[in-house]
Amino acid sequence: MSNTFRLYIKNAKQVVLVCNSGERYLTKDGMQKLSVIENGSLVVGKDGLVKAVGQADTIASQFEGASFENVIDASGMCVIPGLIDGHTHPVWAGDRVHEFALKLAGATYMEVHQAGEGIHFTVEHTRQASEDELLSSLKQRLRRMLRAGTTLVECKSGYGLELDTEMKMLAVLEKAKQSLPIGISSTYCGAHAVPKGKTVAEATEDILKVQLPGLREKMVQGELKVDNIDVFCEKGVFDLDSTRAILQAGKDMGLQINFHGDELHPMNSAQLGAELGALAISHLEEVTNEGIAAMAKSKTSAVLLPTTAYILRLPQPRARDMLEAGVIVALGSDFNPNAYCCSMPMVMHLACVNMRMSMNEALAAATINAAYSLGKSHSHGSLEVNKQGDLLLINSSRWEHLIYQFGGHQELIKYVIIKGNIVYENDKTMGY
Ligand SMILES: N=CN[C@@H](CCC(=O)O)C(=O)O
Ligand SMILES: [Zn+2]
Repeated sequence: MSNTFRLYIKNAKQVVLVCNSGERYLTKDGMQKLSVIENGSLVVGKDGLVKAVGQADTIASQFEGASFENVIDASGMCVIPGLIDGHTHPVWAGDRVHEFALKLAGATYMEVHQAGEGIHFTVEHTRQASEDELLSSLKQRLRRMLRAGTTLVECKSGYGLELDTEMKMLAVLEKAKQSLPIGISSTYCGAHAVPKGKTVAEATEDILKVQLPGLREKMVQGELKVDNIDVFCEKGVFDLDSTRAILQAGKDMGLQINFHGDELHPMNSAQLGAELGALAISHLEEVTNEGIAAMAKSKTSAVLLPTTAYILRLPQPRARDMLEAGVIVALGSDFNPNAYCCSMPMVMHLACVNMRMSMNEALAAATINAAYSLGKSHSHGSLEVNKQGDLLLINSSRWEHLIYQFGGHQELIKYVIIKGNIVYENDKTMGY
């Protein structure tokens, strides 16, 4: 075996593994007691995988005589797994700052949507935008996420609502995968809204008969690699029956079910997701007790989005009830033109303050459980041997500062590392 490794991080004040026994997700007490090594070190191999993590002196003797392409002295700093953002809509043209003003003045999300604005506004601009324009703004947004510590992100289509634009958005995501180090889980979300001029039945038919077959073709040819299928299951958008038909068709194509449910009205989306074997349901502000029980039983994760409730002044998702029932709770930024937030540290802070999660629960939700929601917790979401070497160095003596210092991530995150490569180094030199 070669004695050369890609990265040696030594003498960190804390190394937060999150979990250390190959858990695929954490629930209940498991989210409260995270695995943390005080005075730890970690080694990543040339294949980008974690080779060892443990007490600093143990690792030092284990790797005596080995050579490393890069060594970081992490004295006084903390190491945590790269953050995983379980829900974003980052491919679009046409921001909605004007609409933010309307909502601040009292307009609701659905009033704006039903007036033909909201998602429809973004759809018009996204249809007109070229692939290059979309790729350029997407890359800026992904770089911003990366600087905020996100190393794997779920990214949706859904501002086309017809075959060509949906495929254009997914193609743009494919190009971003080739040119940026951040990990991307792609989601087809052609059922994000009912396009103007169509009924729900017509839109569903178009998805089932035109868009999904078109997508399948591109996947078979290797042009697109799509992981998940999504529907906005909501009163006035896609009802339960149309949602079921679309999700089932996606599942039949091999896509993981990961959809928007029970956001503004109780729709029994949670029960539907549990019945269909969904991997994840997002939002859930209006989930019922029956829905929570069904998700706990089916191991369908709840991707909670604190920015949505905050910006739209909605009731908070019932995180505590879900946690107590044993639901696998994950977090996402919901980055989109309505909720312009790229920062998982801020999302974790909001989850703690507004949804009453503890800091340990929030970190588990933004790492191992978010990885589970994307079907990637075998390779991502904790610092364990043979998992991908995705991690952050936090310039503080306890990792919790990343949540505590609201907005402080811009200074606290010293390095972002993916597969053992430094992909961002924070240079705080100001020259005065
Ligand atoms: N609720 C539906 N979809 C997005 C909002 C998308 C938009 O308004 O452009 C969400 O998750 O918050
Ligand atoms: Zn969304």
